Amino acid sequence: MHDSLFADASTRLERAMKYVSISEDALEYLKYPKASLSVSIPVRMDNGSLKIFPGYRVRYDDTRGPGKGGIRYHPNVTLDEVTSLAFWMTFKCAVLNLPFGGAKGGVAVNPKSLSKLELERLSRGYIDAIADFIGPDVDIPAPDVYTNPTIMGWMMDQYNIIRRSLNPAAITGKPVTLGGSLGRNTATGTGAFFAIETLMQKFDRLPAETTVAVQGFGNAGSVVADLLSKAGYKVVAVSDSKGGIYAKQGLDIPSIRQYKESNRSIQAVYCEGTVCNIVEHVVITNEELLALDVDILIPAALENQITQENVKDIKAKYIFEVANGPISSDADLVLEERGIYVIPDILVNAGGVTVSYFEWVQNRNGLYWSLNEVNQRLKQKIVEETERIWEISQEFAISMRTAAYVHGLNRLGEALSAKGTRDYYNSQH
Ligand SMILES: NC(=O)C1=CN([C@@H]2O[C@H](COP(=O)(O)OP(=O)(O)OC[C@H]3O[C@@H](n4cnc5c(N)ncnc54)[C@H](OP(=O)(O)O)[C@@H]3O)[C@@H](O)[C@H]2O)C=CC1
Ligand SMILES: O=C(O)CCC(=O)C(=O)O
Repeated sequence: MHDSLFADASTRLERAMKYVSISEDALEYLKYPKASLSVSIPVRMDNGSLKIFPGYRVRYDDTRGPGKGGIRYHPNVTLDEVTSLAFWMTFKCAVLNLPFGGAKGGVAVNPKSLSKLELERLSRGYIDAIADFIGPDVDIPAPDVYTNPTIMGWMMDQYNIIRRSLNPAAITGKPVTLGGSLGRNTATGTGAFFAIETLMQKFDRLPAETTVAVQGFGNAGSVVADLLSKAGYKVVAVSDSKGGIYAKQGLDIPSIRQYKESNRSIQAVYCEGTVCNIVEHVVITNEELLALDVDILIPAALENQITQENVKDIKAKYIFEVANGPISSDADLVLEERGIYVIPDILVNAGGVTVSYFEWVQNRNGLYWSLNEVNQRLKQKIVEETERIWEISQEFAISMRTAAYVHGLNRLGEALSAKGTRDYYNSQH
């Protein structure tokens, strides 16, 4: 693994290069982020003191359209991490053929330590600091780890106050009442479910005979766990930041979601109405969850969970990356050698940005879609691109990750070439 997450992420590009014929110039452009903004956000705390939080927004590439990507609130956020996340967004949007480039933002903060009012002041302060860097035709933020529709609502409101106009398409993942799309809040897990279903059919795997472990039980992880268990898969383990639970017979995911909602922690429960009883289970650590002997492992939390350190312990047959960057590039090679299928983040978790695109389209048209229409369109896109990446991986005998980068690189290369020769910084694009 490289010292820098971005250097590690970039190696995936290098592995895909030999399977594409795009210009040297295009490749050179794609090695660097187009623009990076670092800000200091002053926040008046409830006790009257002033705290300054470091924040970032990186626009990696906008050749195919405005930058697009979420905003993360986490104590470990750095410019290097945000750059990597913006790089992945660039390829994700190309893989899904969305008319967007890649961007990402973040604030180094532990949001769990803030009151609701402090959180609102921080969110508005972040938009004050980056307002000139974003916009519905330039760069469009959305939720990521520890941000949510409420925070997106505050951010959009702050953007509107600054611009003195209503700009619903400036931020996606908003509350539905403020112009958010139906289905955005469940889109990441739902898209992952469609990708899993598409590939499990190819591997002739029946849900009832397929065990699953999910690391991370937030917006992405809890939804995919729920959909898999409803489809008959046996979800035997889940975890959050405090650790995990395992039950050989399978867990009742809707009950665990209900419990997590009211208690902010996971517990192996079975609920009838509001009464929840603890069922037989084993308490495990996140490390133990990753090493479980399951068919499908779903990392749905943070980066670098599977590295050279623990890759030898992995026993799953298929890993679906719902988190961004959960596997380091050297661990990737070991998994490939061991015949473990890794289905990459830039495909598996693309449901979120796909429905963000639908939200942006609806905001611009002023015509809103039913949940059914959103999910139908999402399914069509995820299935189509999963099939295409599968074909590329078969054609060149390469991993699904390299195939996804080949697919994205071809689209990005085509767009960069179509724009013609340019060696200047165009601040409008
Ligand atoms: N939200 C979205 O639309 C998208 C998200 N993603 C990616 O999915 C991943 C999860 O994001 P999302 O679900 O939105 O985030 P959330 O904030 O909704 O949930 C994060 C979950 O991860 C858990 N977690 C945090 N740290 C750890 C840790 N060290 N070990 C195990 N679990 C941990 C949290 O635990 P706790 O509840 O205890 O805090 C929580 O359950 C990220 O990689 C994100 O970039 C990708 C595409 C879109
Ligand atoms: O919905 C979006 O625009 C971006 C979601 C995101 O941050 C991601 O896909 O990692």
